Amino acid sequence: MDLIARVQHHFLESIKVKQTAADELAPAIAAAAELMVQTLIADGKILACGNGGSAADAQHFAAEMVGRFERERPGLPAIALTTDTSALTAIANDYDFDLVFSKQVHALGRPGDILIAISTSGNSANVIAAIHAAHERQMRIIALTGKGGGQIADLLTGDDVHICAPTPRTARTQEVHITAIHAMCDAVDFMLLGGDQ
Ligand SMILES: O=C(CO)[C@@H](O)[C@H](O)[C@H](O)[C@H](O)COP(=O)(O)O
Ligand SMILES: [Zn+2]
Repeated sequence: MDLIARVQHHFLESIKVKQTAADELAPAIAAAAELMVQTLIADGKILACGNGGSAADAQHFAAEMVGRFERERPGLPAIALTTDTSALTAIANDYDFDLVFSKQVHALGRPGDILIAISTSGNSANVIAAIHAAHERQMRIIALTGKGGGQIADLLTGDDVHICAPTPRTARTQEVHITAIHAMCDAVDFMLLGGDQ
């Protein structure tokens, strides 16, 4: 495959995976947005975490909630647990890297809040610990995973929402995740603000 064909292959593969995701994941994504609105109306907030590209997704999501997505509206309460380098380094240095998110969930999470847990493998120990902490805090989980959901799939309860990208490939999973995140932001605005925009 030459370089041009290689590039084109990425787009074509992404389109195929996203088509399957549109067919399979729309109900879970809509359910996640409904859960968010329910939480926000009850004065709850949304925490988000993940590693690497998924840390970027957690921050991207929080920015769209606190700032705005595509429409003007008051900011909505969401916090990415990946951004406070003092907390992250202190927890990793003094305790364990596996606890960088869970300690923040214990400190910031309240019953009825949501944790968005993002892991393409479904197996990152710090994301798994955050899910345990959130359940202990009586929070609901929206899990964004891939590869069948890994260990995270087995931790979720019937009150949680699982959005599992239908692909074994990390890059394609991340591409489904960011589309799901944008679709959730759009659905939240649609439910809060109404209209067809
Ligand atoms: O973006 C990528 C790969 O596309 C990487 O930075 C990736 O996010 C990192 O390897 C993560 O540590 C993977 O963790 P996870 O998604 O399996 O939980
Ligand atoms: Zn990536």
